[in-house]
Amino acid sequence: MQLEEGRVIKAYNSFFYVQTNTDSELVACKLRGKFKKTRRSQGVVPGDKVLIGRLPDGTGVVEEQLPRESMLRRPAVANVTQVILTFAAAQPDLHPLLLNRFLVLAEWSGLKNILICVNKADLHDGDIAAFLNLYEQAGYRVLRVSAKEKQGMAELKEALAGETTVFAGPSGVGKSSLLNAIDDSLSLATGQVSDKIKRGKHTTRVAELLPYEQGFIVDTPGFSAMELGEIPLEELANFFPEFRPYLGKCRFAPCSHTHEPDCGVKTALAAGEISQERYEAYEAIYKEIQEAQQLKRKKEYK
Ligand SMILES: Nc1nc2c(ncn2[C@@H]2O[C@H](COP(=O)(O)OP(=O)(O)OP(=O)(O)O)[C@@H](O)[C@H]2O)c(=O)[nH]1
Ligand SMILES: [Zn+2]
Repeated sequence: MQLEEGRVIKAYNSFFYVQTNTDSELVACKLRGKFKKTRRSQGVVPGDKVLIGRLPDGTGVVEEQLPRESMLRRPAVANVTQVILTFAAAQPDLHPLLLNRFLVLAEWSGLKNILICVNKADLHDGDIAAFLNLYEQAGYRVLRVSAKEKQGMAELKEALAGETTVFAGPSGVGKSSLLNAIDDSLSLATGQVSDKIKRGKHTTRVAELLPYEQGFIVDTPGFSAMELGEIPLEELANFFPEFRPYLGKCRFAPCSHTHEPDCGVKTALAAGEISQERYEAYEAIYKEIQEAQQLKRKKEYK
């Protein structure tokens, strides 16, 4: 049987809906038994690239799962290439530590592109410019947009093309409004999903990929701040990209870059090559992870 490559767009009632290059319609597929979800494997999830075979009735069978480039776990979605960390210039105010936590989670997830998008530019701007410059200096691309006034939308749309994107960020910053402003057809799908989530605790959250400009937008937030405690402490500094050039320059190895003498990161901080704000965020997140892990160990000991 000739196999065709496709992308799993959504999973529903034990069917996997696959988009192929040749069909305009999604192909409803069943799985071969070897792909079923077990304690050890996530099974096949939305975003997976697969090879399918066709049955005479027009449905399909997933025969092969292709290697994953990335994996977000809650909810499970494979091969996300980009996260747009969405915050508001005001209402709610930009919360620097929260932004840094999201940046660390995104770096840890191994996503190729990490962008910061500051929405509600119509409400505020002047005094956050200096703050955002710090993040641009750290290597992040920052988009300033307003869903309400449709400012900055061309740049945002251009960033989405060809990528598989999740929009992550705190509640109320305007993620749904931005999707509406990008394309009316996206608004419907997001609305449906948030209804589903609100309906009750028994509905599990499943992701769906919404096709957009040769790429996809994932309709769920991607990751939650709850996962921070799972990050290995000794890897944290790697998730601050502007620290990386200095990580081999500490006298002690391993070095936590908090209290050790002759630390490359602290030397760069003193020289102004690393910003005070970002270093303080590192210290705060370091402590947070340490405490979360101590708490977990205590629970396991009991
Ligand atoms: N002034 C202004 N208000 C906006 C803008 N974008 C969204 N809002 C408002 O901000 C509020 C929250 O917007 P949502 O799109 O629901 O935010 P969300 O991030 O999807 O929120 P959750 O569903 O809680 O995650 C709404 O009252 C919007 O009208 C904007 O660019 N400017
Ligand atoms: Zn160090």
